[in-house]
Amino acid sequence: MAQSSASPKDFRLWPFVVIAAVVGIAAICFAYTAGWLSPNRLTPKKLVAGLAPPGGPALGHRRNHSKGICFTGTFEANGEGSALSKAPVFVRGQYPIVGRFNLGTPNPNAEDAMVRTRGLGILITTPDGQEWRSAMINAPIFPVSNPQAFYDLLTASASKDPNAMKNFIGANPGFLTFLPWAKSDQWTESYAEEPYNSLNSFLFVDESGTKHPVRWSLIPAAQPVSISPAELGKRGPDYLEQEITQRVAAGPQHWKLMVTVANPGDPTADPNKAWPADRRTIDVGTMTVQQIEPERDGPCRDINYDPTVLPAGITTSDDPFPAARSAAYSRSYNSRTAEEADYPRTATGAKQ
Ligand code: HEM
Repeated sequence: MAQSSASPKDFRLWPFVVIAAVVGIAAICFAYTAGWLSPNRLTPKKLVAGLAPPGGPALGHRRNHSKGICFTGTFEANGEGSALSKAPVFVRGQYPIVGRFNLGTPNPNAEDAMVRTRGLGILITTPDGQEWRSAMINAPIFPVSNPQAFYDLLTASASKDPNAMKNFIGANPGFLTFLPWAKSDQWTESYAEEPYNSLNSFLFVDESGTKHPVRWSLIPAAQPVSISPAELGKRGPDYLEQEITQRVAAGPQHWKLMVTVANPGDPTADPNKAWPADRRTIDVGTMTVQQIEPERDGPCRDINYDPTVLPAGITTSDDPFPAARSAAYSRSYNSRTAEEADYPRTATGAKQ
């Protein structure tokens, strides 16, 4: 009769073999996540490092859109969004917002007139505790089509190679469609006069489970007054923060939240491609900015405006940016909140 060759001692070793295998697989997963197995892969670490200026990041501050100012206000839903999304934030009613006006620069001390891109972060909370976080910019399209191209743009802009930008544009011709806006000297004189665009595409999910690809924009009630960067520069390096503080103290400022629905075939995975202007656009409510607060001690300081924090009824789409942004924002958030000593709150925590 054939005998099993395994002795009882061998069976006692099995648990250790299994444990070693589990630990080994976990180590490989960690190494992969850290990018050690594929040095060319784009990681959050590389993306965030790519944003840093030559002298290194401004410790304690956001690694991009570092200059900013907090506000509180409301979103008043008119109920029209509920046809597209079951998110409670679209049910007619008023919901609190904690937001932040900002400039697209890694330098918290940048002069306003040096920064073309202005941004807005908002966190809207509904009574059931769900949150909708969004970080938008005033540009009509994003300069590039995917996160790797964004990293390549950062690398080319920082390069000493005189051909770096030319080579980048050769590989990313969509960048040229961004230039007319970037180079225009028709800026506005106020954060209150800017539109803020999601640029990334998301899916609204309605009560029946049907998904609607959308982008959204906040459209200002204030009439834009155009100003050249040279003229803006004469008003002082921090004019935008001073102006919005005075303007909101004199009266609340309003924006309409407009949701644009894609037609079949519209590019949802590429924020460098605008959708045709005739797409269905729905006014879903009004954002009101009621109070400006300084960032240092304000309520937006420790918020990560991660665009993947969404209520049930809104999900990410095939757009590759939100996932890449989420990972990069988390890295930036973890760094800056661990560096509080480099950007201390005022001793009393009093409003400045
Ligand atoms: C892969 C592409 C991108 C990367 C790596 C990136 C990186 C970052 C980082 C590191 C921050 C600071 C986060 C924090 O510490 O809280 C930030 C903030 C911000 N980003 Fe991006 N970003 C990307 C794409 C975008 C896009 C497509 C938009 C707009 C459509 C955008 C708009 C903003 C805004 C408005 C803020 C400031 C939010 C706040 O006030 O906290 N970013 N970004």
